[in-house]
Amino acid sequence: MWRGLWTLVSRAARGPHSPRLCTRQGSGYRAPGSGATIFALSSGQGRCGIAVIRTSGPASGHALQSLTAPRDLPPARKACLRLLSDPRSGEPLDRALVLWFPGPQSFTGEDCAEFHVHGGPAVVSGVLQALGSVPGLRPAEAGEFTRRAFAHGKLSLTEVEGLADLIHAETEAQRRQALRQLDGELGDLCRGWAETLTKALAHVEAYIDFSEDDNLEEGVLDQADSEVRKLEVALGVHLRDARRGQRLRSGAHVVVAGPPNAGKSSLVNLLSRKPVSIVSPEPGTTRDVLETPVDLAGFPALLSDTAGLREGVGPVEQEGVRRAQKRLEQADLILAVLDASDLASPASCNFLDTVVIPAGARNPNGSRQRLLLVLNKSDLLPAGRSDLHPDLPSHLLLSCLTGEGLDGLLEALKKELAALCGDPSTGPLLTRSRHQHHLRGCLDALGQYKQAKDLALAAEALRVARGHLSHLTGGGGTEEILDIIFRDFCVGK
Ligand SMILES: Nc1nc2c(ncn2[C@@H]2O[C@H](COP(=O)(O)OP(=O)(O)OP(=O)(O)O)[C@@H](O)[C@H]2O)c(=O)[nH]1
Ligand SMILES: [K+]
Ligand SMILES: [Mg+2]
Repeated sequence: MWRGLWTLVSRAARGPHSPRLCTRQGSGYRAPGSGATIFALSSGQGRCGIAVIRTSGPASGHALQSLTAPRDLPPARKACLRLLSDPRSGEPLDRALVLWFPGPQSFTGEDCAEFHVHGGPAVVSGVLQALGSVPGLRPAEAGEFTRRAFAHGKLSLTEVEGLADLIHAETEAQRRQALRQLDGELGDLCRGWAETLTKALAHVEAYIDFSEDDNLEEGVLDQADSEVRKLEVALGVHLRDARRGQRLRSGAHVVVAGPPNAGKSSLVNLLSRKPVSIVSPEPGTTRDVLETPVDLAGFPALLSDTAGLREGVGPVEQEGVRRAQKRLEQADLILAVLDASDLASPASCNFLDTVVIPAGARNPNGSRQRLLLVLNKSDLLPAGRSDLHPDLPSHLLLSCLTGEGLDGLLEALKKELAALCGDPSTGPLLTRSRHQHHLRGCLDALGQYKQAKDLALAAEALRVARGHLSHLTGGGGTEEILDIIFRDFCVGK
């Protein structure tokens, strides 16, 4: 390899046009009000065994000493038992474990203190009031600890998002995905891609600067082209997957549909383990679309109960049917329910013909509508005759009444949802539309690189592409994005 090229690689990495890639050096962004020392209850509200109160900022050490006087500061990062008392009155508040984290080796990068107190409301409010009386301390805003961690380069933007998702994760799959993002996998991936672009840029710049020079190795530009082509493929794969990561974050849309009285509402109540919908023997009970968030076999889903599909009914039910059909069009997955003891009825046949069979056919872009066919009320079938329907599309037998077949249904749902949401244990997913936006921007810029007639324009396109990757991880992150992300956080985080 030509000797000067690696100097150029590093020059391109630092170059005047290159936005600094946010690694562990600090985001270059200063958290608002960052001079103050903040404090907050960081564990959950309410009565509990132990509550954790923490502070961050330059007066943390003074605050810790004020509450534990006359003792000195404990050794760094070692839990010590101390009597806490109110610095104004000297009144004892609690005997508690305290920890001292001098910056920069702390969560926020600043001096931090932690008080692990007994979780009674009076103890917690006593310690919070005592901290409030220490000069230079004020209560923290929502997300302020994390914001400071970001400002000091302790977390990248994608890691901050991972942390927000982890706090809000309600299902196992969401937790796994958030943890991976918090571990920095998405950020690492982007940084790897950015490095590839930096190298390609170095090749192009080398060509611009030294093409007259005999020393330049053959094929320098071809090398850049091939790097860009490989990157395009990788970005394309992730973008195609993008909807999955977002579904995992916000829940797949699962729509329960079928003819009247098939037991749709009974199934929704069974899956959500609460009485969401009214169940009655009267056909046409459900009219509006009823949505409920549920954890289906470890995946988050938004489950919709809909009106039974049939014709020739009054105007209110007709409106219900129209809404049901509209919801079906938006479904990520249809849970089609039929009454196993009533398969020959016109409503059942019509539903099979208009919803179930068409879903199995491929649409123009080659994909199918995902659908699980459930034959409910299997308890009404004659004993030992559960194989009555060889000519139906593949289906599962279920009884909402006895619960028989529920495990099989959950297993099938898990498979479908894993395909829809992606498996968070196989690789980092794009969890937000912001991620998608920057990857698309990067891909567009690579398209411009390929079309550029002039090498200076080609180099500029590579810089734009790299800028998008850098923005994704928070390099040059704008206030606006930060506000949106930190708004999701709770006080104390
Ligand atoms: N035997 C039996 N009855 C069931 C089962 N599931 C539901 N049912 C009964 O079937 C009737 C209709 O149930 P729903 O859940 O209201 O049916 P639906 O499909 O929501 O009905 P609409 O909202 O009117 O379209 C009720 O009387 C339920 O108790 C089952 O597995 N076995
Ligand atoms: K009903
Ligand atoms: Mg119903």
